[in-house]
Amino acid sequence: MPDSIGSEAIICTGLAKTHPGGIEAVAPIDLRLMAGQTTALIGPSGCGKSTLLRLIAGLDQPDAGQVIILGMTPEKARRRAAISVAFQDPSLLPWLTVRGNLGLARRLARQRPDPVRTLRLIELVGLAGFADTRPAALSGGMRQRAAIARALVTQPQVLLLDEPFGAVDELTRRQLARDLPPLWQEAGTTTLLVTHSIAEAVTLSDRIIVLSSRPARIVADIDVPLPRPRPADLAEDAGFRAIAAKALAALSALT
Ligand SMILES: Nc1ncnc2c1ncn2[C@@H]1O[C@H](COP(=O)(O)OP(=O)(O)OP(=O)(O)O)[C@@H](O)[C@H]1O
Repeated sequence: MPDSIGSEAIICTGLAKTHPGGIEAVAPIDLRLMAGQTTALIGPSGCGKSTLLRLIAGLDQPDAGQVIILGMTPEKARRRAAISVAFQDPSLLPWLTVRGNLGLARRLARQRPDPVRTLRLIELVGLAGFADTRPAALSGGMRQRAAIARALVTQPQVLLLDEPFGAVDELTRRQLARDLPPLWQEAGTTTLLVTHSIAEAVTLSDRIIVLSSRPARIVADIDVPLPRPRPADLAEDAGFRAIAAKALAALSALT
């Protein structure tokens, strides 16, 4: 386990963003995420979840407030390959194969090639047999999974995922929900993910942050103290149901 466990990996202070046209997406938000934890962000469609994630990733600039990741600005953390992102649009390079895209991510992070890890990740996201396929020949869900593997291949300390399973079929979603968290735990990765699924949020995370309608504010902060590894039939568990009910109540209170 990395030394950073027990400390705060992501600190957002007074973070706010209004998009062009006066669209207030994120109201001032204060958020502190512990290293090694997985947090799910849920909220109504269009409430500002992606905007918040992009601000944390340093891909958008806030109008107010700041983000500190592992003691650095998001830009510096990205330059050091301490953060990886996998967003809804997988943005794989079309002229490279899946393996090539993962290899490039390592080169850009100034890391030596690691063919064994690369192939293990490609297999883990269910793309065994497609390592040498280019993105154009993959389905949307397969491209998303390739993007998840690419985000993990550099072994980032912080992983930001925006609806990573959005285009992925139900069975594969379940497999990913089973196989990815142990990987994050093993590496002590701090993961922040946006999802529309309460069940996915409870299954994957240690904490669920519920955001209000636009502009996003934190309306509930729910602990998910369910033991890991989490079984495939977790949804049958009374603890799971109680947490899911809390998240649903927080979302329902918004309407
Ligand atoms: N670059 C932009 N320029 C102008 N408006 C934007 C921009 N990006 C997002 N918005 C607007 O900001 C609001 C929040 O968008 P955002 O994508 O952050 O929401 P979201 O909660 O992730 O949505 P969804 O759940 O539907 O993916 C929306 O009204 C959206 O139209």
